[in-house]
Formats: sequence, C-alpha cells, structure tokens
Amino acid sequence: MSDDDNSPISAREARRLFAGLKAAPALVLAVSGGPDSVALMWLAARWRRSLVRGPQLNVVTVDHGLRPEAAREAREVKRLATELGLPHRTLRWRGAKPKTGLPAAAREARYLLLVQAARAVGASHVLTAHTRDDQAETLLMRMLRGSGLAGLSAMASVSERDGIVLARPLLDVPKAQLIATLKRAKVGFADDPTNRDTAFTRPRLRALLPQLAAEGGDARTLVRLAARLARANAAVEVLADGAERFLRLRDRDVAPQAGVRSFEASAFAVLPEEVRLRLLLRAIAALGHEGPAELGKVETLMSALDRAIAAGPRAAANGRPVLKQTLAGALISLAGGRIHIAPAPARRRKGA
Ligand SMILES: Nc1ncnc2c1ncn2[C@@H]1O[C@H](COP(=O)(O)OP(=O)(O)OP(=O)(O)O)[C@@H](O)[C@H]1O
Repeated sequence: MSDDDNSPISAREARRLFAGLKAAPALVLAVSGGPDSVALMWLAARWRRSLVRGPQLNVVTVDHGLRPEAAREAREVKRLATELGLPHRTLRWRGAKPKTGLPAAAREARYLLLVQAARAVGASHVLTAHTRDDQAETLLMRMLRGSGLAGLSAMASVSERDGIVLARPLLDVPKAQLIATLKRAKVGFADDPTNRDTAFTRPRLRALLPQLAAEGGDARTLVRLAARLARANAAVEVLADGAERFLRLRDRDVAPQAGVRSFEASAFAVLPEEVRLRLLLRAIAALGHEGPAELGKVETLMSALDRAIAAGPRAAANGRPVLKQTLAGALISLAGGRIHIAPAPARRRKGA
C-alpha cells in the first residue's frame, strides 16, 4: 500500500489485514463514527461474511459526554451496524472530566470501557482503526517531546491490556484508502471537528504533515522510522532481560527479600546506560505504586546513583545509605554496595 494510493481496500487486501483474527472467538470493533472506524466496521463485516466460520463481531461506541453531537453519531453507528447485521452498544463515560489533560483522560476511560465490553461478550480482542497517518502523527508528537526509544517506536500493531488483545489491523493503511473504500461503498461517516481543533497538539501537528511530506518526510517514511526504532527497542529489551539474569546469577548467595529488588552496585555500574535505565524503570514500575516513572526522572536518578557508586564505599557513613530517593512511589537506595528498590512508605498527609 502506498501513500498516493487512493484506491479502496479490496476484499483480498482485507483478508490479509484480518488474517490473524480468524480463530478469535469474538471481536469488539471500536467505532467512533469517524471515517477510519466506520471503514474498519464495514471491512470487518465484509470479511466476516466471506468466512464460513469466524469470530463474532460486536461494535462498541463510547460516548465521552463531551460533545452534544456524540449521541447522534453513536445512533448513526448503531444504524449502520444493524444494516451490516452486527450487534452494537453505546457505552457512556460517566467519570469526572478533568480540566487539564482531557484527551488523555478520555482515552484512558475509553480503553477501560472497551476492554470491559470485550470481557462481557467473551471477545479476545478489541480492534481500533488507527491508520498509517495516526502512526506518523504519534511518532512526530513523541519526537517533539524528546521521548526515548520505547516511545519513538510509536504504536504497536498488537498489544495487551488486562488480558485483552488490542489490535490495530489498519496501522499500515493510509487514511485516504479508507475514505476511498467508504466512498465506493456509499457509506457516510461523521466529521469530528475536534480533529481540527488547534487547541490540541495532535491537530496542530497533523496540519504540519503536508509540509513535512513536501520535504520527503511523508507518513510512509515516518512510519518506517518508527518500525526501525521499534526493532531496536525490542533488541534492547532482550538485552535488559539478559542483564537481569546476569545480576540474579551474581546474587545466587544473597537471600532474597520479599517485595524488594536489589542489585550489586558494581555489577550494575558496568552495564550499558540504556540497559541500566531499563532495569531501574522495570523495578520502579513493579514495586512503586504510582505507575511508570518519567524517563527524564529516571535519568536524573541514574546519574545520582552513578556518582554515588563511583564515590565508592568510603562515602558511606556508619553503614547508612549513601543515596535514598523516592520516585513514582518507589524507594531507591544505595547501601552496603547494593542498590535496593522497594515500595515507598505511604506519604503522610498534611496535618496528619
Ligand atoms: N468514541 C469512540 N468510541 C469507540 N471507539 C473509538 C472512539 N474514539 C476513538 N475510537 C477508536 O480509537 C481509534 C483512534 O481514535 P483517535 O485517533 O481519535 O484516538 P486518540 O484519542 O488519538 O487515542 P489513541 O490513538 O491513543 O487511541 C479510532 O479509530 C477508533 O477505533
């Protein structure tokens, strides 16, 4: 598939896109009513009709309660789903709406509802309609934020959330092809004006894409870059696995402490920087109680650890830790030549 390819997706191409999903018992299709997800629903329905046996398809629309038109759009998705012979449900986000970070909160709530819906109908997968254009925008957003290798890998075509597979079968398909598919099928779709609302970062970056394409950085090139970075990221993850095994092996004679991860500082210090960072990120994510730590903060912590390790045991006074810090709900300390990572004690509330 090419960027200048404005041709509709053929039944054959769709068979290839959905090939890995044939054996699933049931699938949830996440359909907002916009062109990409309406095309996903239409393509999946046609694919399913062509199979003798295959997954049961369920369409789910989330109404975030943020735009008055959303309820009407959800009804329109239901109408089309019914026409295609697919069951449809609209789920409402009833939680508090934050003043800042609204898109992220809405996305989080949406995935939670979609995963719950999948579980309720016995579906193994939730399918979203992310396109090649979305992938290019994601890479660009993360580049501008200065993300690390993992972030620059952008979206994976398959990931997992709470035991449900999140699949993005259209991740390498240009949006133009999806619109052409709907046009050919004479299927309408909703136009969400927030997609162009320059109050949000993503629409502002989307507006830059044509200029980047004119310089040779089209969606295809950006997506290829993300795929290369994802490949390198996967390799570093394997190295981090190996480093964890290496450190455990050196600790054969050290009695493990429940709920604490600890490494021999001198063995840790000689590992490559990127691997050391991942070991800290992993331990903090596993033992902290505030979710993943920000990469920048782990980098700062690592520099402090490196300095403390280089200063050697002489810096330690009376066996007290030479370094003690909390990050993302984890307590990281360096004492007796070892790095310890444990859950941080609960913070005392003011006045308590
Ligand atoms: N209201 C919704 N109801 C059901 N599915 C939705 C809804 N909004 C988005 N989706 C699904 O998510 C896909 C991506 O949508 P969009 O690009 O708007 O998401 P986003 O907010 O950028 O978040 P992310 O890309 O992380 O999912 C859509 O193609 C669709 O499959």
